Amino acid sequence: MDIVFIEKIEVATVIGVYDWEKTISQCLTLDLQMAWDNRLAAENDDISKALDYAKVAEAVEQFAANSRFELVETFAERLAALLMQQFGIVWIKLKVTKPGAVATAKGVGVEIERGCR
Ligand SMILES: Nc1nc2c(c(=O)[nH]1)N=C([C@H](O)[C@@H](O)CO)CN2
Repeated sequence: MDIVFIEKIEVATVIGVYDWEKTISQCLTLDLQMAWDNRLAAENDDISKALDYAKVAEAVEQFAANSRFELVETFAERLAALLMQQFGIVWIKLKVTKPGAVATAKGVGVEIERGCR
């Protein structure tokens, strides 16, 4: 299977376990790898056969804007499930980074892999 990827997309969302985090919007950085057979799209030079990364990015931004979770784990799990269902993705690897959450680290977060390649 081939991969369609989106690197370091920055989204705003309400996320965090502490009370002060529930009243503000914070930035998350996401890296996505999605399995897709690119041959049909390439053969016909046809976007309708491709996994349109612009449409995926739009869905990611919309999901983040409308979600409110405590854990990055929950954010990752729900987003992965949504994208797999909405776009017919059979395998996804998703890294969610919360920059600045730990003062001494550049970023912290989770990486999950769901489905089969
Ligand atoms: N495994 C996790 N640990 C922590 C999370 C999380 O989402 N997953 N969240 C926090 C706080 O919200 C923190 O990011 C605030 O700075 C702490 N640990």
